Amino acid sequence: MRVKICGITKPDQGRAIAELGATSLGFICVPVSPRYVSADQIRQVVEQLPLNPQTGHLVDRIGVFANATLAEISQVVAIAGLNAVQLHGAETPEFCAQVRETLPDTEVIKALRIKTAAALQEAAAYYSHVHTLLLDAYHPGMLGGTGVTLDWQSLQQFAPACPWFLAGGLNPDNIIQALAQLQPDGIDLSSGVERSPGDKDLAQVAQLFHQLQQTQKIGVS
Ligand SMILES: O=C(O)c1ccccc1N[C@@H]1O[C@H](COP(=O)(O)O)[C@@H](O)[C@H]1O
Repeated sequence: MRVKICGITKPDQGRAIAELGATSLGFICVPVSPRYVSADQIRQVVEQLPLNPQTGHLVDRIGVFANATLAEISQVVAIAGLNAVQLHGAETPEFCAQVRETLPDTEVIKALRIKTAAALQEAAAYYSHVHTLLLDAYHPGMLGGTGVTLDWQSLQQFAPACPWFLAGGLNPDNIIQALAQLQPDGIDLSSGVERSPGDKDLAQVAQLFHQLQQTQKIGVS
């Protein structure tokens, strides 16, 4: 299972979180967010990342955008050294397809903010235009990083035709409960493992991986 820790702003924390076992680091490229980082700041984090000793590769570097233009996204991907983009605004399937065509080496992840169970119907329109979906909780005043959880039970029938991440209010204390109900391809945590926006709590990240190991031991995958 992929484990994405989002809202990285500091090179030493990015490196430590990769070493703890994260498969993906997320960088908020949304200027109104308190976790916003510029392309140059992301580059500085990426330059400090270790290669995975098993694969010889870096962890995934995911830029989170909301309603950015194709030109803005392309520029940040190139400067920052990203290999994935997460589109967290009102991007249409057609826009996602354009991003995929323009950036063929970049994973395109569409985030859907789920207000009601009916909002899940939206997902199907994206299947053939993105590599991956991500489900986040809806908040009327914030785009993301809200700490609000989804109603996991209502997602039990969600079986998209592409891989998906579960996001929204996940933390070391509730991750086992979430994974007992759902089998996403990845999980995504931000505010649940931080001291303040953009300042990650390495002890909580370590606790998350400890919990995930317990989950494997008790057979909840
Ligand atoms: O974190 C932000 O500030 C943010 C801003 C704009 C769009 C998305 C943002 N974060 C995303 O929110 C989810 C989950 O956050 P949390 O675990 O509930 O705090 C995650 O996908 C982030 O990429």
